[in-house]
Amino acid sequence: MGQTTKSDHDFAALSACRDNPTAVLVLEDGTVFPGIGFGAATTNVGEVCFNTSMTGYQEIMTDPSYAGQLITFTFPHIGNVGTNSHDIETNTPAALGMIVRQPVTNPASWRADLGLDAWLVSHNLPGISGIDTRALTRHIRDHGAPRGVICHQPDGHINTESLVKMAVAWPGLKGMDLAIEVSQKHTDKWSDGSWDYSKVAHRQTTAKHKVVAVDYGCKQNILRCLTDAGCDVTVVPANTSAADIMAMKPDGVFLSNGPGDPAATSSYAAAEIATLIEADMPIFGICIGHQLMARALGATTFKMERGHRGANHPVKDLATGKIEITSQNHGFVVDPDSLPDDVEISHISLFDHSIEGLRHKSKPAFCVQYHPESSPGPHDSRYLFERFTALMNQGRS
Ligand SMILES: NC(=O)CC[C@H](N)C(=O)O
Repeated sequence: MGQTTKSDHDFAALSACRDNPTAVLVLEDGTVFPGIGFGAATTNVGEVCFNTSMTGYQEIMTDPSYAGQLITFTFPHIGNVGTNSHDIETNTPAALGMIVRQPVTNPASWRADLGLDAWLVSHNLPGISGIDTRALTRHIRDHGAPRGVICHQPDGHINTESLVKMAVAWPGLKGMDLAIEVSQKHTDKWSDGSWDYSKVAHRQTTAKHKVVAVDYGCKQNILRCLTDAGCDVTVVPANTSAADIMAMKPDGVFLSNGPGDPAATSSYAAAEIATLIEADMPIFGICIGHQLMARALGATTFKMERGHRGANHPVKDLATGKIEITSQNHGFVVDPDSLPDDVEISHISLFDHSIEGLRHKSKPAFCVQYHPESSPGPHDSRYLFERFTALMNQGRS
């Protein structure tokens, strides 16, 4: 008899779960994935997407842009380093649940405060393991991101038919304004720089630029990067008017990332952004901030057949010819055929040649579809924060 290895135990657990699942993932087309439940014993419905990052599951789960979504992790070992209070992008996760291959083990990291299982319980979020995430990812790649349900029921009493009905009844992300839901409701100062682990404290910088950050669902690491770049940051709600922003006399305005359909959010945001651009305000937008800036300038956006979610997406800077490896999370994109003459494409995706960055030809405004603040990385695109401060310096000269 050979020795029993950990993976033998995993396979035993996986085949047991096929007979007695304690959780299921159900898709709108009736596909059922039985698995092992972890996290909170609850049921959530949303869009099932996948992320190919090998690290950063806590940052991904707390990125507000995942509101309305159940996230499949294609990397098989998720949860190994547990969770902590530093690697978060917002205090309350907006994602609705996680789908993973291997059962989550106890954390092995000096930085862990809590295991992933307990952390999900503390946020009332369900998880399902034992899923063939390759098959699920191929399904999403071939058919688009479906509506689905994770149901974690420890006693195993699961009615898949009613779960399929629940998935079908969910309206889907198209047309949904979720930014207004995750945005902070009050104006607040932000003053933390990025983490300095030699001191386990935030880095200190002297602020030179007064920046108003419009919160459509902002990741905290963007605010830390702006602070590191010498910005004195005030965060305002998604529906703040251009007049109120200009009354604060900022040197520049930052348009944050955020969840949902940019077409829905632009119903109130686009006119305000257009006013700021017209007033020659230096502007930097990321992700939904990029999509909203494009819409403010007259372009349109549409839902992609395959969203971009991962930490290894190659992007080309068309001005320099340099390639950046980027972190991404978006399901909508700016339509290149809709761009007005005064806007040029600055960056493109080398995966599908979609628009990854735009620049106004005569106004101090630029934006990127990807995430230059990306945490845990890669850090190739951090130069964009300096590009923003340079733009604000020019405004002063
Ligand atoms: N990260 C983001 O800001 C995402 C933008 C938008 N919700 C999309 O999916 O395309």
